[in-house]
Amino acid sequence: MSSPLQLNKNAAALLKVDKLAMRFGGLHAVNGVSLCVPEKQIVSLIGPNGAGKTTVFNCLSGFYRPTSGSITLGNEAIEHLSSHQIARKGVLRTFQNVRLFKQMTAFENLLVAQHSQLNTGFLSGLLKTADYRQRERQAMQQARYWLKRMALSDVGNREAGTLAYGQQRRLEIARCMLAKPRLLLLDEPAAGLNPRETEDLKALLGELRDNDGITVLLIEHDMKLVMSISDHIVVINQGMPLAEGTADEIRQNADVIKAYLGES
Ligand SMILES: Nc1ncnc2c1ncn2[C@@H]1O[C@H](COP(=O)(O)OP(=O)(O)OP(=O)(O)O)[C@@H](O)[C@H]1O
Repeated sequence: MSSPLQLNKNAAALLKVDKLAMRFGGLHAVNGVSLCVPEKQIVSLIGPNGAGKTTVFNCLSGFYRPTSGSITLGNEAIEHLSSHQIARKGVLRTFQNVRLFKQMTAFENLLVAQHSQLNTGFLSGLLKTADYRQRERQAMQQARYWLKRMALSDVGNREAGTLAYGQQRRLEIARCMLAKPRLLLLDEPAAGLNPRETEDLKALLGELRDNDGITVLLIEHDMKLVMSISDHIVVINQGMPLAEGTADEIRQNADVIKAYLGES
């Protein structure tokens, strides 16, 4: 299939990606991918190895400037913005390989995540003004709250690098949550998790959507997780759109089955 998929014009989209393309020299890593992420939903982006999923994320989060196409957050075009500017607009991401401050405790990682909110100026920090102390208290409260929500209270004082992999993944998501995301981009959050940890992750994602109203775009190879948690699934292959629909539609799609079988 070569033509880009049509956007669902009826959905109240938080994120709209239209005909996105990213070329590296002669390689079309992404070529005409369109997708739409409605508010408070979980949309999954799947595809065989090398399909272009992470490249799409790198474009969405400003790590790459797309060769062409548009990315709209709310009503605002963001495809030309830097990664810092996009993060400030509330698009937060995790990476395939966990990126934490491994020598710091879990709690300290969550304090560092609030650094920009704490940063009230050199002098107020030095003099520990009432305002600074109040912000510091709030930051500690928030860190404790998210440790609890992520079932990490017991390991809050342990160095992040010594935590079980599933705990590190949850800590990374907590760090994003502290920045009050409008959109969470999760790149293979179940990679390296055991079945029990994957079940916990599934429950957590459902909770973030249903109780916290968080909007998620998920890249994931664990099909059981994708099929059970996604409101909508977009499939790409060799940089191009292949299919989109509900889990049932994707499960039965002949093009998708062929693309995945071709991989094994
Ligand atoms: N910075 C880069 N320079 C050159 N080629 C790149 C670059 N980043 C990605 N590619 C190529 O683009 C294609 C898509 O890669 P990408 O990592 O986006 O795929 P993916 O779907 O995320 O794969 P996986 O599921 O294996 O993580 C691959 O052929 C990859 O080698």
